[in-house]
Amino acid sequence: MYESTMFVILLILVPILLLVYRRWTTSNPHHKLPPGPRGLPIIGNLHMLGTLPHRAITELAKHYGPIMSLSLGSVPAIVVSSPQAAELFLKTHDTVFASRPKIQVAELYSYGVKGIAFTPYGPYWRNMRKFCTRELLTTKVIDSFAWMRKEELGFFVESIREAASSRVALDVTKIVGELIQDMICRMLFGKSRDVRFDLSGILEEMTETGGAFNIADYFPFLRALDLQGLARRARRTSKDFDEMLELIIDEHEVIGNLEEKNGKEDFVDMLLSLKNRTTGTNDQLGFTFDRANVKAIILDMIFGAVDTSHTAVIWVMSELTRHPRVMSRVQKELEMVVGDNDIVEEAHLSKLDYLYMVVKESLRLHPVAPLSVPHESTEDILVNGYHIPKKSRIIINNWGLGRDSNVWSENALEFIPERFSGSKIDLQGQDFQFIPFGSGRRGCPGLHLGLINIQLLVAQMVHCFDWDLSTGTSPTELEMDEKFGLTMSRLDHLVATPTVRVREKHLT
Ligand code: HEM
Repeated sequence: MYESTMFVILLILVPILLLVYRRWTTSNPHHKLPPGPRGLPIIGNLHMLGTLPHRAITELAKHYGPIMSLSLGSVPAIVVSSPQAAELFLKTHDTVFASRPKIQVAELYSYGVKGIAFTPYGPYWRNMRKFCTRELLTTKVIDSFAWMRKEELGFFVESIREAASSRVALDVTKIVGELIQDMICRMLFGKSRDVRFDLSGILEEMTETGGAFNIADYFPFLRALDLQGLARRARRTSKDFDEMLELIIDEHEVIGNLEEKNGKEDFVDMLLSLKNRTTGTNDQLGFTFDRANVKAIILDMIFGAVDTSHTAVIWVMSELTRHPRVMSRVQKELEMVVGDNDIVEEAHLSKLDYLYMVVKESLRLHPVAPLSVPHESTEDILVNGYHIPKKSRIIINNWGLGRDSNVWSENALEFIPERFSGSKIDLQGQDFQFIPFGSGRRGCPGLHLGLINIQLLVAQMVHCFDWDLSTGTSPTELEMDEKFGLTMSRLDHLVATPTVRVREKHLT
């Protein structure tokens, strides 16, 4: 009884206090918030976002400008939608905007934010990130797994060849997802598929609960109630994931003591060799690297790598299927660089200039993270004359940036890879009109691996095979509807029938 009375009082009080605060901040000339649409009591602008928030937000930004404020429940949010504004938030004032908001489900999955992706800005995050970028995700380490990716790709091509010989339509979304998961698991654990665990099921549940709209993240005072049961589901899935990791780590500890791995260490081996080593010699706050850190980093790597690379490959394949002219140019380039009868090697990738333009064009129109990963401001700050309050959620509108006709010209919505020909615009985070991997302190540390995954898989798939849509569907009729979530994937799976292009003996 007492609890429900308190709940009603809170429900009335919180919006009133928020309203008073907002009035005060907007009436004080030193506290002028960026413009934004008027919201409803309690929910603010949440009702305006719909099922495809990136599209709704981009429409609103056209009206309210490149720095727009929204109220998402009780959370103040700032949407950034122009290259100039993105530079202000991600470069000029990067330190103030480099934190992450509290996200209930992410906290549950990441061992209480012990990894990097959802950890607030500070010495702990800096140490962990430095450790990941210097010890795990370096070009040297990633390239040392090229032999493994080649092997997995060989199995993949072989299985497609079998389907091609009987003209069977393939669920491209499904088989590419399995391949990427196998590649990442081999890099992390030394094994592609382990029948003892349902890793696909675990990742699916993590993506679903992590990508769901969670009331608790917008009305933190409702957290404990777990109205949608998302926290309960996340706890269960987190337990399954933890049991799997515990077993894998135990096995690595035993095997690690028994035999030398001959330079074929996986990420768990590398992480275990660092366990109990105190890091942070340059920072005042060092910490002991323990088992929970190992598990939290593994989670970041799986979560950061699998769904992102998968989603990106499927968008590129969809665009190529829809644009036979572009597909044919990519295949011609592959014939010239790789030869008409060979497997694509990672060494070929730097010579495939047109393929790189295709990948960029696809990421421009279909950024894997259309609203990036939210940042949070750590102090009150004035940006471009606007007051940005401490603890605002910063939303970088990657989707809107990629489709802005002021930046990309009138044909911004068309798929034309040639727009990157002779252009200096790259995706490394220096060109703020195009930041599919983010930029600045929080920019993606897995960019090198992500790009290899996308380029290698697409190159191999279109070099060895032609891909036809089911009978009766012309390329231009392929649906390109989106599904919003942690990553923005196609709504429908891509289904296509492969036909062999290169001679069989070279495919095995
Ligand atoms: C197509 C591939 C990928 C894309 C498009 C992508 C994109 C992104 C984006 C947009 C962010 C957020 C940047 C920000 O907050 O400003 C991010 C962060 C991150 N990514 Fe990636 N990513 C990809 C692949 C990978 C891979 C392969 C890994 C690891 C093996 C990875 C690990 C991470 C981590 C750990 C973070 C969090 C960084 C932090 O908070 O400090 N990503 N990624």
